[in-house]
Amino acid sequence: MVKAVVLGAAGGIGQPLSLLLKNNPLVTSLSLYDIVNAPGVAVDLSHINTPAKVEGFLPPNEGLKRALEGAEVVVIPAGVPRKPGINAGIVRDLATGIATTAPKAFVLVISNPVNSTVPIVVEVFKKHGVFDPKRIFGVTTLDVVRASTFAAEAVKDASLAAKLVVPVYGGHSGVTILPVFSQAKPALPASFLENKETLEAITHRVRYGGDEVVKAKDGAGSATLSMAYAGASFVEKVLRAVTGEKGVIAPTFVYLEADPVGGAEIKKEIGGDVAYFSVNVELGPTGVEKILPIGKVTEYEKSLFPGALTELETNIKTGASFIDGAKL
Ligand SMILES: NC(=O)c1ccc[n+]([C@@H]2O[C@H](COP(=O)([O-])OP(=O)(O)OC[C@H]3O[C@@H](n4cnc5c(N)ncnc54)[C@H](O)[C@@H]3O)[C@@H](O)[C@H]2O)c1
Ligand SMILES: O=C(O)C[C@H](O)C(=O)O
Repeated sequence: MVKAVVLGAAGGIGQPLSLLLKNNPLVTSLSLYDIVNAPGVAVDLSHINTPAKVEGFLPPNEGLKRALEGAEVVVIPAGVPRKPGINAGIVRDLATGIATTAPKAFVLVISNPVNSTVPIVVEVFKKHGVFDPKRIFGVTTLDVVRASTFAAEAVKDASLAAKLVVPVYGGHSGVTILPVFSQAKPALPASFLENKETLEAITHRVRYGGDEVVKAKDGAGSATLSMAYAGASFVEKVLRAVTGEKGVIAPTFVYLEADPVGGAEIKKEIGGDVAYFSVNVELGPTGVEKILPIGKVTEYEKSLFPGALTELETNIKTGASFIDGAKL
């Protein structure tokens, strides 16, 4: 029995993500909120014969508040692709709504730039005195999906596509994205892992996968369907944890100051003092139960970490300072 809410549900990501959530048997109630078209999307989805009861809300008549009442999982794909300034304000306002109406919900942030929008949500929650670092997540699943897909392609093994998992650490933009092919499961062949040229090319492709889609769509938006797939697979893990399953592991961009769950260990491993990092976490009914260590990486992979840390620090500061002193 879980109420899930999608904020920005009528958008390019919001619609297919809502469809996938309507199809998820763990969701019993699905609220869709957007500044446009949410009731239409909700009525359309409500004709699908799965258990979730779907409702759509627009801003008038306290629509955001009504959408969020009783929410346990809130996903935010609201915003405008590649407009960080606009998204900052949108995410701040939606986070304010969650902090006041559903402060205990798991909050999953898709809106870009994730490296800055997650700190915005955290600062809003802090201002409202309801911050729990274990329940706020940046959605970086698409990077793992891309790294796994591209690696299966590169080793020309189609049978690997559905089962290969390549961990990706760091953040969700450019050089902050750190794919670690040496930790792939099942392991990739040595001929792939020892070829620096191939590794550099594929690392670049994962880091700039978003550009590949934007270019192919010729100005008509960024990744939506692959993002909805990635987002729904992360939500599925959260739902399993919320409904009591133990030992669910997921990659996500989280607050590291949340010790004793393992943030300090990550800082030691990465050799930097960033407040957030994308890592694998173990989820439980109350949120992050444990941040898992990164573990062994190759010299090449290690050489990418310092650049990521510098950029991440700036991105995080930009997000947090957007809220500093702001009246909410
Ligand atoms: N985390 C990731 O891996 C990832 C991947 C792809 C895209 N994104 C980001 O996701 C966001 C959405 O992308 P999209 O392609 O779906 O964009 P889109 O423009 O198609 O849809 C965004 C939706 O948000 C709605 N919206 C705008 N302001 C709102 C508000 N104040 N409250 C509620 N809804 C509001 C719009 O009406 C629209 O329906 C962008 O910021 C994009 O960069 C993130
Ligand atoms: O690149 C974008 O603008 C969208 C997203 O972050 C992506 O990785 O595809």
